[in-house]
Parts: sequence; C-alpha cells; structure tokens
Amino acid sequence: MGTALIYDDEMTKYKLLWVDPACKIEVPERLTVSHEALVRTGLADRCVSVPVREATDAEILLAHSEEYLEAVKKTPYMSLEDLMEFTRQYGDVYFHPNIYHCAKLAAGAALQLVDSVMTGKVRNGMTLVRPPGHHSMRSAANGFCVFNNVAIAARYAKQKYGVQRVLIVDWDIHHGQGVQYCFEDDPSVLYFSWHRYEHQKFWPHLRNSDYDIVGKEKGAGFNINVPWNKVGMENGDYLSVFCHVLLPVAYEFCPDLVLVCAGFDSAIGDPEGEMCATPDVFAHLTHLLMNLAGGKLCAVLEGGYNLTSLAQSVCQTVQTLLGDPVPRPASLNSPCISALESLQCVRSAHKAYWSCLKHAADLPTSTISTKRIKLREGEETTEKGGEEEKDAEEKVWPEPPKRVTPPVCAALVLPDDVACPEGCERFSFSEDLDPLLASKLRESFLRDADDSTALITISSLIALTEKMEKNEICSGLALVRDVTKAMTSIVQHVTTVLSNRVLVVCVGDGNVPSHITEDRETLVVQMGSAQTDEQSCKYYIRVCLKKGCSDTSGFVQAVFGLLLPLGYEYDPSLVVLVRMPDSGVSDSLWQQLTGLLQSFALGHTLVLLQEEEKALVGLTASSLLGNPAPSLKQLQAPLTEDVEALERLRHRLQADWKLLQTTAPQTQ
Ligand SMILES: NCCCNCCCCCC(O)(O)C(F)(F)F
Ligand SMILES: [Zn+2]
Repeated sequence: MGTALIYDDEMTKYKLLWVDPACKIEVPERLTVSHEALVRTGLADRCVSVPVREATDAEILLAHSEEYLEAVKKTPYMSLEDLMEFTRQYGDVYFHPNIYHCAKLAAGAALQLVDSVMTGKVRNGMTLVRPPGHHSMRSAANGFCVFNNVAIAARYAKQKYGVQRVLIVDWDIHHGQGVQYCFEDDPSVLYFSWHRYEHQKFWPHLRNSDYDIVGKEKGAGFNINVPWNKVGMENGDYLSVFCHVLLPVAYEFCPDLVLVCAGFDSAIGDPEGEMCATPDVFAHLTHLLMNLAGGKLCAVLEGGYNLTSLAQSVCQTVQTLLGDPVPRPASLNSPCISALESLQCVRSAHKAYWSCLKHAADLPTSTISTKRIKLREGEETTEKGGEEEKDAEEKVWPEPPKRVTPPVCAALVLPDDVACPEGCERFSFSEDLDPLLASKLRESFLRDADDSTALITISSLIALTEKMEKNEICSGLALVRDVTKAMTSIVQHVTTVLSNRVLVVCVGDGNVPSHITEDRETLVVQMGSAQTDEQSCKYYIRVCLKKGCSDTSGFVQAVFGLLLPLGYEYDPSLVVLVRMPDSGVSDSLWQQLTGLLQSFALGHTLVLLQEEEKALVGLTASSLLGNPAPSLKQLQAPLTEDVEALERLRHRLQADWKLLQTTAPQTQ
C-alpha cells in the first residue's frame, strides 16, 4: 500500500493584508516551497495523490462552537477594516477574505487523509495545509490557526470509523494548546507535545504547557507536555525524548491511529524555534512511529518558517512514509542538562499513569539549568545558547544525505527447499569461492571441513555483507544450522575485513563467543532470561528478563529504554539480528523489533534464524520489506524486578552511553 499526498494550491491564496510583526512569517510560500521540493525530488510522483475537499459545518463543529463557526463564516464579506477589527479579538492570527475557504480545505484535507488511511486505500500519508490548526480552540482562532485540523480529524476518525484510541504526536515547536484543551479529559486520545517554553517566557506563555499538566479526570495521564526550557536543542535531545517518554507510553497505549501535528519550526534555522535539530531527524521521528497502529499514520502540516529547512524536513518525512531507508543519525550529542531535566520531570509527572514509567526517578530536587551554575574559571557553558548564537536565519547545516534505495531490498540465503517470499531475492554465493577465504572459513568455523553446505552458507553470508556495504542490497536474512557460528563469522569478517561497526542483537539465551565482544568494533546486546554472574560491560550488554523474551512488556521496555538509545549512539554500519533457539519471543514482537532496528545502518539489517524456524521467514521478510509490523496488544505492567534490573543496568552504563540518561545530574 502506498503513501497519500494531499495538497491544493488554493490554500496559498490568502496572506497578511496589513502590518503585524507577529504574523508576517506565515506566508503562502511555506506551502509552495514544500510542494515544489516534493515534486523536484520525485517524491510527489511516488505518492498517491488525493484531492482536498471542504470540511462540512458538521465536521468543523466536532471541535468548534456554532457561534465561532458562524462568526468566521462572515469574514469573506468583510472590509479590510472589519477584518482587522475581527482579528483583534484573537491572538497572533490574521484573517483574510479567502481564509475561511482555505481553513475549510485544510480541515477537509486532514479528513481526506484519514479516509484514505482508514479505508486502506493507502498505508499512510501527509497533507500540506495552511492555515495550520493546533492552536485554534473551540471558540477562538489563535497562532495563525482558524480550525483545529488535527482535533477535527481525531474526532472524525472515532465517529466514522469507531477508532478506539488515537495518538496525536505534535512535534511542532509550539504547544498545541488547542488540541490539549480539546482532549484533556478524554482517555481515548493521547496528546504528546514538545515545545519551546523557557519557563513560560516563550509564546503562548501558558502555565498549561508545562510538564505537570497531565490531563484531567478520566483523561489524566493522556496529555504529555515536554517543555524545552532552552533553545538549541539537537537531534540527541529529540531522540532521547522519543525513546524514554513517547515510544514506551505509545506502545503501552497501543493506538489504532496515529496523527502527527507535523510542524517543522522545530528544525534548525527556524526563527521561531531557534533549535538545532537537522531535517533528517524527522526521518527518524517518522520511522519510529510507523510500526504503531499497523502503520496507519497521518501527518498534517502545522508550522515551519525557514523555507529551506521546512522543505528539507517535509521531504525527509514523506520519503520515510514511502519506506525508503532512513539516513544514519549524524554523530549525536548527549542530551543537554536542560533536556535531561525536562525528561526527568515529564517521566516523574507521568509515573502514576503509565506502568512503563512506574519506576522513573522523582522530580529533580532543584532544576539546575535555571540557576546560574558557578562555573570554574574559563569553563565555557556546556549548556546550549550560552555562547553568542548566530541568528536562526543565518544558521547553516549540511543538506540531508541522498537516501538511495538499493536495487535489492531483501536478499535471502535459504535452503533450496524453502520458498523465497514475494518481493525478496534468493541469494546464494556459489561462484568459485576465493580459496584463501574458503580455507580460512574452514579452519576457523567449520569443524568437518567437507561440510560444503555450511561453507556455501557462510560464504554467502560474507558475500551478502559485502553487497550491503556497497549498498547493492538493503537487508538480508539467512536460515543457518548454527546461528552463533554464523554470527561469529559475519562479525569477524565485517569488523576485520570491512572494519565497520556492527551492532549484534541476540534475542534469547545462548552463549555469545566472548572474543567478538572484545574488539570494540562490535556492540552486542543480548536479551534473555538467564541470570548470569557475567557482568555487562560497555560492548557486551545482557538484559535479563525474569520471564525471558516471552514477556512482551519487559522486552519493549528494554528495546526503548536501552537498545534504541544504544543503537543511536553507537551508529553501526550493520545490524545483525540473531534469533537464538527457543527465544520465546512472539511473532509480532519479533516483527516490531525487525522494523525498529532499521532505524540504523541505512536499514542494513542481517537476520539470522535457525533453519528449524523456517516458518518465520515470511513474516520476518515482510518487516524487512518495510511493511508495518502488526500492533502489539495493550501492554500490561512489566515485572518490577525486570524494570529495577533495567534501571540498574542503565545507571551503570550511562557513564559510557550518554543516550541512556533519563535524569539530570544531581546537584550536590
Ligand atoms: N515571533 C513572532 C511571534 C509569533 N507568535 C505566534 C506563533 C504561532 C505559531 C504557529 C504554529 O507554528 O505553531 C502553527 F503550527 F500553528 F503554525
Ligand atoms: Zn509552530
């Protein structure tokens, strides 16, 4: 199934008709540069084009009052003076004779997108709209917004399609208070927003935007506010919040539909956000949400005022929705102190509502980042925004890397009697094997030298890793007699011959040869049940779950709280995913993991299965082809001892792995 793109240039036909410094950044060019970039890069042609339509009165009334709608209906006939007068009653917004028409199209476009996804016409999609929506409230326009496009879409999805649970992710740099107010007492809609806040000093200056505003009555816990109290936040800050707050909660919530308030003023160069996250980070934010709700994801444009970073960020988002491999995370910095404070505060505020956060640390005793820390002489502030910042508009950043899709998406090394699933390619390296390599393989990995099938398999795997290295193949899968032996030979080859970093993820117990964890070029994370005296060390990390990998909620905790942050920080060039014998992991969790690990290494994931488990080839291949994994059921609480063990492990490792941090350094 494809990706919908909904756009109509009618929505460019309104603009600011008078002087108002607060509104002059919201210009029609925001839409034209975004759409033109999608056309120029060829991404628009790869999408399913869906027409816009006007939202009906009834649909607008899903989130707005009649008196407000009636008032806005009058604006097309107003004189300039009347429009200015009408505008004065609201904040940081402007009206125009054509804006009512465009606002109906913006809301209607979001509904068209919901229809396309919910009817299965497409898997996911994006709509480029203006006016934006997330600030508009039941009876008020605000912050360039007239109708709350995403709030209307959420209500519409519940009413028309019986959607039980909707997740709204608002990555715009402003707090979508309109969405928060609409659903704050509604446990069926989980609203997550991060936003520039600076302790209420930033627009819209609302006390209700802080981390302790968690929702009301039955909706308590279903409103998550992550305030950024400093500017200059980077990719590492954003990804940490996704891994340690949004994703664990989102998986526990288990939505039937994901709506994104896709604002790109959170990207570098934006005059409003003044953040430093690069456009390619939106490829990761999108990818990390694509295995929720069976892949049903609707992205609706909100803000974004630097026309260069806006266009690049829109392209990164759409390209990921199309299933292209995501770029490697450029060297991530550890989250800054202020971000860690926000992280700790949010996790603490929500520990009462989400079992995945039950063991989160308490509120920080004092918030360091607001106090002027007595710096030792000459120590420059580690905090962002300390040194003289250039204006946002003068910021420069590298073009996002070209994201080439290899000619072969998934190559499979299978015994002849095992069918190769649709969309994959059988791979067997049978050309005459380099005699030197063959003898080396024989002596080091194959006991009985004449074991020719094993030799062919191992040499095929080696050849496979080389084609991945050259980006001729994206991902691979092999049925092997002994996954440990195969893993060892691959790691040996890739780290020595190709001298690249390999992330090995072992699902299930079984001994991992220690020598592959001594070379520093390999990071091994093993998830199992065995209690070992062997301590985890920096490059060999064992996660022990009491009930083993059959415990889905414990496993998910470990994936988001440990495995993903490690993977982002380690930034491997290859991921080897090994399913140890009798791992006990469920099929849907296995597929979720296969999907999530494609966040790394340009999607170069090599999966090793025991040949007895050939029944898993089809569903594993489906995930390697980019199909969304089936959604897990709503997760029950992970075992206390598992969570505590994971916390201890994280505490021990965070000195080496900064992205594992979830709390600000203690003040003495
Ligand atoms: N320096 C000028 C002050 C501007 N203050 C109003 C900012 C409104 C932001 C709107 C948005 O970006 O959140 C939306 F997504 F709705 F478009
Ligand atoms: Zn914004």
